[in-house]
Amino acid sequence: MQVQTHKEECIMKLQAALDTLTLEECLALLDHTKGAVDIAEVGTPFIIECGMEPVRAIKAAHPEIEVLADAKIMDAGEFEADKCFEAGADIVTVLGVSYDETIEGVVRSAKTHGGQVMVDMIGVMDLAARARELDKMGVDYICVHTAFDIQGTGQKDPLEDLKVVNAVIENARAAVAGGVKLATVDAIAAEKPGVIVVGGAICNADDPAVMATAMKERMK
Ligand SMILES: O=C([C@H](O)CO)[C@H](O)[C@H](O)COP(=O)(O)O
Repeated sequence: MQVQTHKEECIMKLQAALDTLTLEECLALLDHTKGAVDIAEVGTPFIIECGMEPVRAIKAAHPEIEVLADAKIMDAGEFEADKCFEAGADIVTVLGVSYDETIEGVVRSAKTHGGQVMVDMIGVMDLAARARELDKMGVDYICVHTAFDIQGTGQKDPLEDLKVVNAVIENARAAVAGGVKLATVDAIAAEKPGVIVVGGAICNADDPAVMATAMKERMK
């Protein structure tokens, strides 16, 4: 039986990054985008404002959708990841710039709770070298991420970063985040990442459900 390598796997998931909406707006958006959004990200700004309550509420309202807690863990990896998984998160993020011990702790927590780990490569200088290291540590996704604060400055290109990481990983699947728009999603999807993260393009759209559905169509 021919086993698909991660690069051949064609299943791509749409992750809606919920950063600035209220919980009520998030729940309404997820009701209206049924079938399009595979992963609901409780974004870092949301967690800073509301803690794990959005994780609990979204998981309770939509058990069929994976919930990602974008905790961007930088230290106390096992302890902080435990809090996210105990609240119902299916996936937790840890920063690729953190110590290996922190990432190993998040991986231990994920194994304990039956969850998954997404490493956020925001700020990582040598993407290829760090991705090779992380790929051996049992993480599930390695996410290239153009930081919100540098989007539009031309300093980073999500597509180019995705190609760099996809070229060196064999175990984890690539993910991509940071300013993904309908105009750029086709080229990104052609690289077959496991997850495409879209925040503002969906949440700030005139009709988020229409945008999410359009994005998902481009990933099939
Ligand atoms: O993780 C994010 C950022 O660091 C703010 O917390 C965003 O969720 C991520 O960048 C996706 O949002 P968009 O860039 O608006 O698509």
